[in-house]
Amino acid sequence: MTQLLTDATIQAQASRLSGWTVEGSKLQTTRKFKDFIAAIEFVNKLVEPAESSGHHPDIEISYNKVTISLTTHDAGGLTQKDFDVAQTISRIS
Ligand SMILES: C[C@H](O)[C@H](O)[C@H]1CNC2=NC(N)=NC(=O)C2=N1
Repeated sequence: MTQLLTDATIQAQASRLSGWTVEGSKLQTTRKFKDFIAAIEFVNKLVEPAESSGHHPDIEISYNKVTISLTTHDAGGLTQKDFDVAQTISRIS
């Protein structure tokens, strides 16, 4: 199982990730698009990296806004996997 990160490591890694915040045991970001279709197109682009990394974001869609939460369910909190997937998602437009 992937190891939980310490609070200090979480803060250090979060400070290097633009647009993401730590909310309890989750890493979270919200992206806004021009409409629902654009939001869905973005969500579709998350499928391949999630599957290939074996790590899956929680996704909430509200019309043109997509909120992505990352946590490692198996470990019960934030691990390096969450930050790695967040970096990958940050590069997707
Ligand atoms: C067996 C499988 O790899 C695991 O259950 C994976 C699947 N995707 C996952 N995704 C997330 N976000 N957290 C997990 O703990 C997790 N576990």
